[in-house]
Amino acid sequence: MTLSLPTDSDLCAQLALWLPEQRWFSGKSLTLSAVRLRLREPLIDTDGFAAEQVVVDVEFAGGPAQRYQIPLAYRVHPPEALLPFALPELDVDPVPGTERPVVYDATADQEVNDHYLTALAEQQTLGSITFRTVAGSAIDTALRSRPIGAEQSNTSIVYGEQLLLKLFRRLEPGINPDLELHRALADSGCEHVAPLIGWIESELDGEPLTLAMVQEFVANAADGWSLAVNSVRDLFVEADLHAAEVGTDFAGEAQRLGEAVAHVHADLARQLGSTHAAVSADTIAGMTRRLDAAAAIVPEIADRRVAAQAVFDKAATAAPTTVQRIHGDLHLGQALRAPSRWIVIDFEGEPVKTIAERRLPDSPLRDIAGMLRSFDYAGHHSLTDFSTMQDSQREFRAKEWTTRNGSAFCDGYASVAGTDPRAESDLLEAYLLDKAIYEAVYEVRHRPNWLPLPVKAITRIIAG
Ligand SMILES: Nc1ncnc2c1ncn2[C@@H]1O[C@H](COP(=O)(O)OP(=O)(O)O)[C@@H](O)[C@H]1O
Ligand SMILES: O=P(O)(O)O[C@H]1O[C@H](CO)[C@@H](O[C@H]2O[C@H](CO)[C@@H](O)[C@H](O)[C@H]2O)[C@H](O)[C@H]1O
Repeated sequence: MTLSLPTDSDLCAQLALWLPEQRWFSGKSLTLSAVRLRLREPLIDTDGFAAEQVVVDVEFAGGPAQRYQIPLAYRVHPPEALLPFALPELDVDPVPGTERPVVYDATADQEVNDHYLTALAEQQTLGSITFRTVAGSAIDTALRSRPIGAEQSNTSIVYGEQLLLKLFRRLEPGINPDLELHRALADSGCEHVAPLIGWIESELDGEPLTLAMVQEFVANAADGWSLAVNSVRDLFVEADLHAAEVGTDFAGEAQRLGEAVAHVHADLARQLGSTHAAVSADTIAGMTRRLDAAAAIVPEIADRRVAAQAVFDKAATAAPTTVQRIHGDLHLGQALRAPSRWIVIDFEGEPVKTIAERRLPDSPLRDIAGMLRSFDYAGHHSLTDFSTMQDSQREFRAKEWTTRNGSAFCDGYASVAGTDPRAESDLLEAYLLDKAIYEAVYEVRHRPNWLPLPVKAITRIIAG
């Protein structure tokens, strides 16, 4: 049976209707004005079944365009389980003698996902798309695929609980930092990341385009956020015990996590270089820009703008510090506790920054501040009313838990790095404040009832 695949313009019209409904589409609050095809590469073309690797630029009224990867598959009678992934149909007649198939998100189709594995194992080149594996890694094409259930900014597929393929949805020109840093860490033999197996890349406008990354799947792992939250919950249940006395005390894990992060930083510095210099004017200017932008969105920040700027100005005169490639968006959800060690994942950096910005060297203190903020979140998020903190006993215990685990994390970091991040207190405070300001904007946009959490931190930091 010959399939009549949609024309480029029909496909763009279908995508314009479908994209705003997707979890990973970050243009939901903008008015979409056009979808333009940038890449449409056949992946599979058999009797009655086809798949394509598609990249589009999405344009918006009065805003910059965004680029997305959308693997698409085509079947005339797809199994019912695939129908929720279908694009809206257009009322177009098929070419005589052909059948018009249903178009759907190919990442939901096991046959397409199996095909990725074969293409990787054979290091295929399909038009402008190349499938690559790290020297020495063998791929078992018999592994069965399943999509990972989590709500994510990208789409991940697990193969036989052994491999994880992460398809990047939002694309930008240039190598994706997640791949770049995993490659550097693989070269250094770092034990605290999931080993890199391969990647899928293309080229557009003369620039590389990272489409996907394949890593070992860390089986039987728990993520740091869930472990930390369990520990806090148990502390709240045991009204008479201190954090150190509860069975799920997290401090040992926090210390080991600090050690793991220090190893990752040391390996990144060894592989990609580091410098020791005065705090750069660009760093402080970046913090100020973020503060000004946040003040326009969050009134609680506008009220504290002058005091916040003073924290950044103080950091500008801090002693020389180390600058190198870092994780860039570190929090407890980016750490997996594998049976034998902590594994740090998702080196893409902060989603609000461009890839060029995320690839700039920065202070390791940014990552440390990210994790310390996460301990603050874990300690306080379950208090029922953030704004009044009615339960002063719980508030006291949340603070105790946060301080205990933040200290343990820094102790662990210092034991490996040889320098204690707390010694650079002015700069660390500035990174903590910068992160809390970022979080306030994030919460306003995504979880408004969590806003008091970063706002309380901002208030605390500026009070000194
Ligand atoms: N190598 C891995 N092994 C096991 N699970 C993983 C691995 N990498 C990621 N995950 C799981 O997938 C989730 C999303 O991964 P992440 O890299 O943060 O994707 P995204 O950028 O889409 O948020 C993580 O929270 C974790 O549960
Ligand atoms: O999804 P990403 O990993 O890119 O991160 C974004 O979402 C995070 C929330 O899921 C957000 O993190 C904030 O909330 C966490 C608890 O849910 C907390 O552990 C973090 O410390 C806090 O920053 C993150 O900021 C945002 O970029």
